[in-house]
This record gives sequence, C-alpha cells and structure tokens, in this order.
Amino acid sequence: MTAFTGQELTDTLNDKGLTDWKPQGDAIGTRLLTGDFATGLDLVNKIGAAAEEAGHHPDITLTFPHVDIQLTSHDTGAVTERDLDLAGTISKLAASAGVKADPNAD
Ligand SMILES: C[C@H](O)[C@H](O)[C@H]1CNC2=NC(N)=NC(=O)C2=N1
Repeated sequence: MTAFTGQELTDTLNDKGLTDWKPQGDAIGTRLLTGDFATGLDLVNKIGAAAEEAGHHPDITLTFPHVDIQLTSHDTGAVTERDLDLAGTISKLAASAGVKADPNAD
C-alpha cells in the first residue's frame, strides 16, 4: 500500500478534491464545524458506521462546537489510499449533514 507524504500528499489531496483536509504529520486532518454536541454526536455515529464498513478507522475528538478528525494507516505509519478513501466518505457525510469542514478553523 503506497504511503503518501510531503508534496505528493498535498498534490493528491488537491487532485482528489479533498481540499477540506490537510496534512498533519503522518496523518491528514480536518475540523467539522458542527456547532453543537448533539449534531457532532450524530455525525460521529455516521462516521463510525462508515469506518466499520471500511474496516479502517479515524481518530475522532468530539467537542461541543466541532469534531476533529485525523486519519492515518496505523499499520503503515503513514497516509495511504485507505485514509484518502475514508476522508472522501467523511467529507460527503459532513456535507449531507450540512456541516462545513475546515482544517484551518479555530
Ligand atoms: C484487523 C483490522 O482490520 C485492522 O487492525 C485495521 C483496523 N482499523 C484500522 N484503522 C486505521 N486507521 N489503521 C489501521 O491500520 C487499521 N487496521
């Protein structure tokens, strides 16, 4: 499984339209601007179901105003296609819930 790093990872995120994600060390991350805990919990449950379906799991921090997501392939120690695929799914789930994803949001 190819590991994406550095400029190649940045280019791949752009090529795949994953502009709501950014490289964070050996992972990619985003911030879902859910606005309240109940909305975040509902979205986390949907993300969890997608992760179980994919057999690949994000690191999730659920707070009142937002949900932070990080994706890396623990067995590889880097970002792989599995992470990019699940990132796309998560972006779609957030959009369907009317939730903006911004990796640079405070
Ligand atoms: C057996 C099971 O499928 C593996 O341990 C999966 C589970 N989910 C995973 N998720 C992530 N992010 N990285 C992995 O290497 C990984 N491995």
